Amino acid sequence: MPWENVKLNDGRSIPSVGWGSWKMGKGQQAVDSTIQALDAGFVHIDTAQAYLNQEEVGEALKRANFKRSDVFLTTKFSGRDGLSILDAANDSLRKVNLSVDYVDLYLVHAPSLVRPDILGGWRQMEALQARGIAKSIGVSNFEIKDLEALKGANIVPAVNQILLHPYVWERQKALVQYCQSHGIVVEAYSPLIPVTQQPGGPVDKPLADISKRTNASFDQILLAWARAKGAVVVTNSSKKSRLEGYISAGDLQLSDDDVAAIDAAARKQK
Ligand SMILES: NC(=O)C1=CN([C@@H]2O[C@H](COP(=O)(O)OP(=O)(O)OC[C@H]3O[C@@H](n4cnc5c(N)ncnc54)[C@H](O)[C@@H]3O)[C@@H](O)[C@H]2O)C=CC1
Ligand SMILES: O=CCc1c[nH]c2ccccc12
Repeated sequence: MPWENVKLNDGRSIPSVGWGSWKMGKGQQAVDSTIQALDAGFVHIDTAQAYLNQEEVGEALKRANFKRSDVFLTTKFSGRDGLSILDAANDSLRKVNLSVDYVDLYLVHAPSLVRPDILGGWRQMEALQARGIAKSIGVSNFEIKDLEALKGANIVPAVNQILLHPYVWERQKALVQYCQSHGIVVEAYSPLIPVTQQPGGPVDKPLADISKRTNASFDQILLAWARAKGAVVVTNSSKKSRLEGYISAGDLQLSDDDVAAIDAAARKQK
């Protein structure tokens, strides 16, 4: 089963695997990395004001000669340069400079950027959607209390992009369940932390067992784990072979027992 599209609460849909431009640097290197991700099969690109490479992402999309409607582009309001949400979104559009002037998804990068008036900030996001600048709008790093602050809004966020991997499942699962029960798609960022920043931990054992049985790499199993939790995943690499591995992880489906074994092992992490 390849990576499918997931329906959003506004009727649009989002590809369930995305490539993010965080830490991809600037200049030619960032353009080349983005083109490489597109060549590997990613059609969902995640960037942000804070990543300082929105121009490069736009340049790559132009060079790769993609039809605008065939790529799903997310960017985020990260509170840089003292710009309002509306000005920041327009600045992002100018930077990515695509032939059709919209982003597919615009996110508030973190609740701290719109506190204390979270609802007021969200109303600016609603205005962006009404103007067609963003087809869909959502949030990132919002906790349940932040989402509750949006109760009076006209539009429910389409997405909440959050940290999600096995070692944070216990602390994030109530948030994931809240989002899913309110029609908010969860996007998992940094899904590979168990191999990148916490290798040698207790989930390595079930990952090794599943890898032996399926021939999948640890990376692929972690992406499949996040998908099994109902999340869209956003990952990254500058290595083409890894990117191709992430795309082919769309064919890996974990059993309930596999997911339970990973969750049980993750609970042993100190
Ligand atoms: N909304 C937010 O606050 C955040 C959003 N993001 C988004 O998510 C995207 C992905 O985030 P990451 O933390 O980079 O995700 P990730 O957990 O997928 O890590 C990707 C990194 O892991 C490395 N890697 C993959 N397999 C490895 C292995 N077997 N051994 C060692 N290293 C390996 C890759 O080369 C790459 O550098 C970002 O580019 C950004 O778009 C990321 C962090 C925060
Ligand atoms: O998205 C990755 C981490 C990050 C970098 N800059 C900001 C600003 C606001 C929230 C998160 C981040």
